[in-house]
Amino acid sequence: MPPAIETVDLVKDYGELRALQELSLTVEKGEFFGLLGPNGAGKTTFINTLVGLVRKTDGEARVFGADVETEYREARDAIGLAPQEFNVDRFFPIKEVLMHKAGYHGVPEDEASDRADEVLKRVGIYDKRHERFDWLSGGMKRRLLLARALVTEPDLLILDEPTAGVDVQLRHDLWELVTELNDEGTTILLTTHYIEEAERLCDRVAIMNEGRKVTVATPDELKRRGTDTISVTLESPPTTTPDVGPYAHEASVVGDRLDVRVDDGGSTAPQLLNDLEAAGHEIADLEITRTSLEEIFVDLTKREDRSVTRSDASSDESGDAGAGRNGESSGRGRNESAEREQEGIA
Ligand SMILES: Nc1ncnc2c1ncn2[C@@H]1O[C@H](COP(=O)(O)OP(=O)(O)OP(=O)(O)O)[C@@H](O)[C@H]1O
Repeated sequence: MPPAIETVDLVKDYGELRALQELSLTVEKGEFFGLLGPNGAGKTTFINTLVGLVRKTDGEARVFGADVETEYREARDAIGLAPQEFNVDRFFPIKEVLMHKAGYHGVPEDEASDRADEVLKRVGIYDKRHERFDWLSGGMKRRLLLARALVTEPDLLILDEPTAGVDVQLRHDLWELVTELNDEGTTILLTTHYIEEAERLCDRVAIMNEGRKVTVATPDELKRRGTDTISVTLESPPTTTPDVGPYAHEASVVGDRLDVRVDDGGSTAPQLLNDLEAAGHEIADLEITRTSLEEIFVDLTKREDRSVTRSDASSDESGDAGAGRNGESSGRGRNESAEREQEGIA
């Protein structure tokens, strides 16, 4: 069985800017996979390449074994995309929006109607089915994007920051729903800025920075790469930083508190206390804190010089930069253009 997503040395240039740099990534069928990275890391570009909204510059990209360019139809039919931006036809009742989408993917009208009802119920906005997109609240709009992604019954669901700007209740509803879908066998690719979301939902995460893959790991593995800080409150503030053993990565004094960074706080604390007592310090209190996933993430994606460019920019792609945030013109056939229009990406 081919992986749900497989890219090999994928490159995307927007004019002089190299947005994806030889990105090789594999997402297995059935996985819940997170794509994390700071603004501009290339997450949306990666997704848009998979769904055919952005034309790759080099490398390979396949969805369930189908090449995203030469076997576009097959690849695209397998994917349900809930994009970051609201790109829905505003003039039709939302149920019709969903029926158009299903129809475009070859679903007969009766079945499209049933499926539209079903997904609207599933995301909790069935009672709004006759309303137009503009009349929905922000949270309902997010739900609709998910419904539209689901109406084609995709094997791969791609969610580009699905919980950006939504309230806590909706965030939890969405988490529950996507967990259910994943349990039912749908492969999920999620981009998010909420580390807690990735930690809670994802089997594995890839951290991207400046178009490159920094690491791929389970959230637990990532956390194990962090360090602990043992904070020891001393009875009398030390005048200099006490000498501690080689187990310490660094030690610093803040008032009457000594902070010591170590790999494993639990097993190191007794030794540290012994060393401090032997040096004549009296201990008043002790606390161990673990580096959060968020701190590890920040550490892994520290901003480097963002001047990564390609040296051989060719003039035929120079129009990319003007193509807008969601895609670009690529000279595809009428059907593809129709879908872009339907998704609001003309
Ligand atoms: N159509 C475009 N034309 C020119 N440059 C683009 C285009 N789309 C994206 N970029 C640039 O490519 C880089 C990657 O952008 P991308 O939107 O893929 O990042 P991202 O990780 O999704 O960011 P965010 O978290 O802010 O959504 C950025 O420097 C961005 O400015």
